[in-house]
Amino acid sequence: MDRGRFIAVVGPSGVGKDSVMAALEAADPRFATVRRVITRAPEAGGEDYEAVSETGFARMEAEGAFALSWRAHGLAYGIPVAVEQQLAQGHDVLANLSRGVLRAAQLRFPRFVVLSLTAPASVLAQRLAGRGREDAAEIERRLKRSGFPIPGGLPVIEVDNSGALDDTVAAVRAALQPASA
Ligand SMILES: Nc1ncnc2c1ncn2[C@@H]1O[C@H](COP(=O)(O)OP(=O)(O)O)[C@@H](O)[C@H]1O
Ligand SMILES: O=P(O)(O)OC[C@H]1O[C@H](OP(=O)(O)OP(=O)(O)O)[C@H](O)[C@@H]1O
Repeated sequence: MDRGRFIAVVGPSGVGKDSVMAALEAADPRFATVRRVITRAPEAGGEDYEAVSETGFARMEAEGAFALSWRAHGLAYGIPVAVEQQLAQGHDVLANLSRGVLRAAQLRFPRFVVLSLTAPASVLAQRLAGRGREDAAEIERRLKRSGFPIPGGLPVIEVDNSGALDDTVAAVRAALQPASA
Protein backbone atom coordinates (compact mmCIF):
# COMPACT_ATOMS: atom_id res chain seq x y z
CA MET A 1 0.00 0.00 0.00
CA ASP A 2 1.25 3.50 -0.85
CA ARG A 3 2.12 5.73 2.06
CA GLY A 4 -0.49 8.46 2.60
CA ARG A 5 -0.04 12.21 2.54
CA PHE A 6 0.43 14.40 5.60
CA ILE A 7 -2.14 17.18 5.26
CA ALA A 8 -1.49 20.16 7.52
CA VAL A 9 -4.81 21.91 8.17
CA VAL A 10 -4.21 25.56 9.02
CA GLY A 11 -6.10 28.81 9.26
CA PRO A 12 -7.26 31.38 11.79
CA SER A 13 -8.94 30.41 15.02
CA GLY A 14 -12.63 29.70 14.44
CA VAL A 15 -12.31 29.12 10.69
CA GLY A 16 -13.43 25.50 11.11
CA LYS A 17 -10.26 23.38 11.04
CA ASP A 18 -11.49 20.74 13.49
CA SER A 19 -15.00 20.70 11.99
CA VAL A 20 -13.70 20.25 8.45
CA MET A 21 -11.28 17.52 9.53
CA ALA A 22 -14.02 15.58 11.33
CA ALA A 23 -16.40 15.95 8.38
CA LEU A 24 -13.76 14.75 5.92
CA GLU A 25 -12.97 11.71 8.06
CA ALA A 26 -16.70 10.89 8.31
CA ALA A 27 -17.24 11.36 4.56
CA ASP A 28 -14.28 9.42 3.21
CA PRO A 29 -12.42 6.46 4.80
CA ARG A 30 -9.27 7.53 2.96
CA PHE A 31 -8.83 10.30 5.55
CA ALA A 32 -7.72 9.88 9.16
CA THR A 33 -7.33 12.65 11.73
CA VAL A 34 -4.51 13.04 14.23
CA ARG A 35 -5.43 13.06 17.93
CA ARG A 36 -3.24 15.80 19.36
CA VAL A 37 -1.65 15.99 22.79
CA ILE A 38 -2.46 19.38 24.38
CA THR A 39 -1.86 21.02 27.77
CA ARG A 40 -5.52 22.09 27.80
CA ALA A 41 -8.00 21.17 30.53
CA PRO A 42 -9.56 17.79 29.67
CA GLU A 43 -13.12 19.08 29.87
CA ALA A 44 -12.69 22.00 27.44
CA GLY A 45 -14.50 20.20 24.64
CA GLY A 46 -14.27 20.68 20.88
CA GLU A 47 -11.81 18.32 19.19
CA ASP A 48 -10.89 14.93 20.68
CA TYR A 49 -7.41 15.39 22.22
CA GLU A 50 -5.18 13.87 24.90
CA ALA A 51 -5.04 16.32 27.78
CA VAL A 52 -1.72 16.39 29.66
CA SER A 53 -0.05 18.60 32.27
CA GLU A 54 2.92 20.86 31.42
CA THR A 55 5.19 18.37 33.18
CA GLY A 56 3.70 15.45 31.31
CA PHE A 57 4.09 17.26 28.01
CA ALA A 58 7.74 18.11 28.71
CA ARG A 59 8.44 14.50 29.61
CA MET A 60 6.80 13.23 26.41
CA GLU A 61 8.73 15.79 24.38
CA ALA A 62 12.04 14.71 25.96
CA GLU A 63 11.23 11.06 25.28
CA GLY A 64 10.67 11.75 21.57
CA ALA A 65 6.91 11.10 21.67
CA PHE A 66 6.16 13.85 19.14
CA ALA A 67 6.72 14.13 15.40
CA LEU A 68 6.06 17.87 15.80
CA SER A 69 5.41 20.11 18.77
CA TRP A 70 4.85 23.83 19.30
CA ARG A 71 3.37 26.44 21.63
CA ALA A 72 0.50 28.84 20.94
CA HIS A 73 -2.34 30.49 22.86
CA GLY A 74 -0.45 29.72 26.11
CA LEU A 75 -0.73 25.98 25.39
CA ALA A 76 1.68 23.27 24.20
CA TYR A 77 0.61 21.02 21.31
CA GLY A 78 2.13 17.74 20.08
CA ILE A 79 1.57 15.48 17.08
CA PRO A 80 2.24 11.92 18.36
CA VAL A 81 4.76 9.81 16.43
CA ALA A 82 1.89 7.31 15.93
CA VAL A 83 1.04 9.48 12.92
CA GLU A 84 3.69 7.44 11.10
CA GLN A 85 1.52 4.31 11.46
CA GLN A 86 -1.53 6.11 10.08
CA LEU A 87 0.53 7.22 7.07
CA ALA A 88 2.02 3.74 6.60
CA GLN A 89 -1.52 2.33 6.53
CA GLY A 90 -2.10 4.50 3.46
CA HIS A 91 -4.29 7.14 5.08
CA ASP A 92 -4.23 10.75 4.03
CA VAL A 93 -3.68 12.13 7.51
CA LEU A 94 -5.24 15.43 8.57
CA ALA A 95 -3.47 17.34 11.35
CA ASN A 96 -4.48 20.69 12.82
CA LEU A 97 -1.18 22.61 12.82
CA SER A 98 0.14 26.06 13.70
CA ARG A 99 1.13 28.07 10.64
CA GLY A 100 4.42 28.53 12.50
CA VAL A 101 5.46 24.86 12.18
CA LEU A 102 4.70 24.32 8.50
CA ARG A 103 8.33 24.41 7.40
CA ALA A 104 9.31 21.88 10.05
CA ALA A 105 6.39 19.70 8.96
CA GLN A 106 7.47 19.85 5.33
CA LEU A 107 10.95 18.66 6.31
CA ARG A 108 9.51 15.87 8.46
CA PHE A 109 6.96 14.44 6.00
CA PRO A 110 7.96 13.57 2.41
CA ARG A 111 4.39 13.68 1.03
CA PHE A 112 3.20 17.00 2.42
CA VAL A 113 0.28 19.30 1.57
CA VAL A 114 -1.09 22.38 3.34
CA LEU A 115 -4.87 22.81 3.48
CA SER A 116 -5.44 26.48 4.23
CA LEU A 117 -9.00 27.29 5.31
CA THR A 118 -10.30 30.85 5.05
CA ALA A 119 -13.32 32.89 6.13
CA PRO A 120 -13.94 36.63 6.63
CA ALA A 121 -13.16 38.16 10.05
CA SER A 122 -16.86 38.68 10.84
CA VAL A 123 -17.49 34.94 10.37
CA LEU A 124 -14.53 34.03 12.60
CA ALA A 125 -15.80 36.26 15.41
CA GLN A 126 -19.29 34.82 15.17
CA ARG A 127 -18.04 31.22 15.15
CA LEU A 128 -15.66 31.67 18.09
CA ALA A 129 -18.47 33.18 20.16
CA GLY A 130 -20.75 30.31 19.10
CA ARG A 131 -18.14 27.66 19.98
CA GLY A 132 -18.00 28.98 23.53
CA ARG A 133 -14.68 27.34 24.48
CA GLU A 134 -12.83 30.62 25.16
CA ASP A 135 -13.85 33.78 27.03
CA ALA A 136 -14.18 37.18 25.32
CA ALA A 137 -10.58 38.27 26.08
CA GLU A 138 -9.15 35.03 24.68
CA ILE A 139 -11.37 35.31 21.57
CA GLU A 140 -10.03 38.84 21.04
CA ARG A 141 -6.43 37.57 21.26
CA ARG A 142 -7.18 34.78 18.78
CA LEU A 143 -8.83 37.18 16.32
CA LYS A 144 -5.74 39.43 16.45
CA ARG A 145 -3.63 36.46 15.33
CA SER A 146 -5.87 35.65 12.35
CA GLY A 147 -3.63 37.36 9.78
CA PHE A 148 -0.54 35.30 10.68
CA PRO A 149 1.04 34.48 7.29
CA ILE A 150 1.66 31.08 5.72
CA PRO A 151 5.35 30.88 4.71
CA GLY A 152 5.96 31.06 0.95
CA GLY A 153 7.03 28.16 -1.24
CA LEU A 154 4.83 25.47 0.33
CA PRO A 155 2.30 23.33 -1.58
CA VAL A 156 -0.93 25.04 -0.47
CA ILE A 157 -4.55 24.27 -1.29
CA GLU A 158 -6.75 27.15 -0.19
CA VAL A 159 -10.44 26.49 0.47
CA ASP A 160 -13.06 28.95 1.68
CA ASN A 161 -15.07 27.65 4.68
CA SER A 162 -17.46 30.58 5.08
CA GLY A 163 -20.31 28.58 3.53
CA ALA A 164 -21.80 25.19 4.35
CA LEU A 165 -19.51 22.49 5.74
CA ASP A 166 -20.68 20.05 3.03
CA ASP A 167 -19.52 22.45 0.32
CA THR A 168 -16.09 22.70 1.95
CA VAL A 169 -15.83 18.91 2.20
CA ALA A 170 -16.69 18.54 -1.49
CA ALA A 171 -14.16 21.22 -2.48
CA VAL A 172 -11.37 19.61 -0.41
CA ARG A 173 -12.10 16.12 -1.75
CA ALA A 174 -12.00 17.46 -5.31
CA ALA A 175 -8.73 19.28 -4.67
CA LEU A 176 -7.14 16.28 -2.95
CA GLN A 177 -7.90 13.53 -5.46
CA PRO A 178 -6.09 10.32 -4.44
CA ALA A 179 -3.88 10.35 -7.52
CA SER A 180 -2.56 13.92 -7.07
CA ALA A 181 0.66 14.63 -5.20
N1 LIG B 1 -18.86 25.62 7.52
C1 LIG B 1 -19.34 25.93 8.74
N2 LIG B 1 -20.57 26.47 8.86
C2 LIG B 1 -21.05 26.80 10.09
N3 LIG B 1 -20.39 26.65 11.25
C3 LIG B 1 -19.14 26.13 11.20
C4 LIG B 1 -18.56 25.75 9.95
N4 LIG B 1 -17.31 25.26 10.21
C5 LIG B 1 -17.14 25.34 11.55
N5 LIG B 1 -18.24 25.86 12.14
C6 LIG B 1 -18.43 26.15 13.60
O1 LIG B 1 -17.50 27.19 13.92
C7 LIG B 1 -16.94 26.99 15.22
C8 LIG B 1 -15.40 26.91 15.09
O2 LIG B 1 -15.09 25.72 14.40
P1 LIG B 1 -13.79 24.86 14.74
O3 LIG B 1 -13.85 23.65 13.91
O4 LIG B 1 -13.67 24.72 16.22
O5 LIG B 1 -12.66 25.87 14.19
P2 LIG B 1 -11.07 25.89 14.41
O6 LIG B 1 -10.67 24.47 14.73
O7 LIG B 1 -10.52 26.37 13.11
O8 LIG B 1 -10.83 26.87 15.51
C9 LIG B 1 -17.55 25.71 15.77
O9 LIG B 1 -18.60 26.05 16.64
C10 LIG B 1 -18.09 24.99 14.52
O10 LIG B 1 -19.20 24.20 14.80
O1 LIG C 1 0.09 29.67 14.67
P1 LIG C 1 -1.35 29.62 14.28
O2 LIG C 1 -1.55 29.15 12.87
O3 LIG C 1 -2.13 30.87 14.57
O4 LIG C 1 -2.01 28.47 15.17
C1 LIG C 1 -1.93 28.56 16.57
C2 LIG C 1 -2.69 27.44 17.18
O5 LIG C 1 -4.09 27.62 16.87
C3 LIG C 1 -4.65 26.36 16.63
O6 LIG C 1 -4.87 25.77 17.87
P2 LIG C 1 -6.28 25.37 18.43
O7 LIG C 1 -6.84 24.31 17.55
O8 LIG C 1 -6.13 25.09 19.87
O9 LIG C 1 -7.14 26.70 18.32
P3 LIG C 1 -8.33 27.05 17.36
O10 LIG C 1 -9.27 25.85 17.33
O11 LIG C 1 -8.98 28.23 18.02
O12 LIG C 1 -7.74 27.38 16.02
C4 LIG C 1 -3.53 25.67 15.85
O13 LIG C 1 -3.70 24.29 15.84
C5 LIG C 1 -2.31 26.07 16.63
O14 LIG C 1 -2.06 25.19 17.69
